[in-house]
Amino acid sequence: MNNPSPPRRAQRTALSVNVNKVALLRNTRHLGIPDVRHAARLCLGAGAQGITVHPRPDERHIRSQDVSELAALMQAWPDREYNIEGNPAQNLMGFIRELRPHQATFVPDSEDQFTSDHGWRFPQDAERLAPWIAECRALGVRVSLFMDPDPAQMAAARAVGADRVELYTEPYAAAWGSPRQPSELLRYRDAAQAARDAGLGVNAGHDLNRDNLAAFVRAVPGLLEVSIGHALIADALELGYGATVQAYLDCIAAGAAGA
Ligand SMILES: CC(=O)[C@@H](O)[C@H](O)COP(=O)(O)O
Ligand SMILES: NCC(=O)COP(=O)(O)O
Repeated sequence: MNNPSPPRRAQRTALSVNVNKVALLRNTRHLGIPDVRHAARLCLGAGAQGITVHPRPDERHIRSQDVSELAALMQAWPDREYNIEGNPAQNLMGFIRELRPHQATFVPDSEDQFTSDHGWRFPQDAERLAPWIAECRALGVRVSLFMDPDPAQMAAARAVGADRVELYTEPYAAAWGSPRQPSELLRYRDAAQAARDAGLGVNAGHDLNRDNLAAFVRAVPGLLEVSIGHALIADALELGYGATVQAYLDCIAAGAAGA
């Protein structure tokens, strides 16, 4: 009898910790604390698979120097990923050209946007995105497009050259625990399926937290990465980075086990 190969473990969703909010607190004094690099080191040491930053043009939190210093730090963690988010029409491409992170996440925010609140729209955004995506890929940088969970948009995201999409999860987070939660989850599951069918990898982020994360991972199989900042850093103020990162990894594992 042939010896069947062992079942392949489903790929675990990577946790990329967004350290924007560490920088936000640091920037309220001239003392350099809390230290963004130290925070990143603690998160990586606790098992996070990546670090994310979203350097906004006004430098309200992550500054140019942070982006470079974190890129240098990531060299010491070759099995982890660095993800830089932003709008390629603003400051993002300069960072990508200089630092060549593992992933660039394109987000269609305005210069003074309070926080990200929508994804790219096709066909209207295709023409201007295409050359930036091509440039990133020529530099060896994976491109993920921040997208609303609309299945009808996914083939166009692939056609413009993206490797992945990041599903904007604030609407799910807002519906969590309400009667709308099941229908919202279906929307994300369908969008993720459409993305995978189009040949895209699927990431997700925005307002994910310890309450809503496991249900999301369970409902959206094949999720490659979640980037989490605001809630995770708030939790770390109470629990410390190590226990917090472990708690989020446990949520991902619980969601994957129930998928
Ligand atoms: C694209 C995205 O969802 C995140 O980058 C999020 O917007 C974090 O940005 P802020 O920390 O500036 O709110
Ligand atoms: N891409 C989303 C991200 O990096 C973090 O978003 P949030 O958890 O701060 O809302």
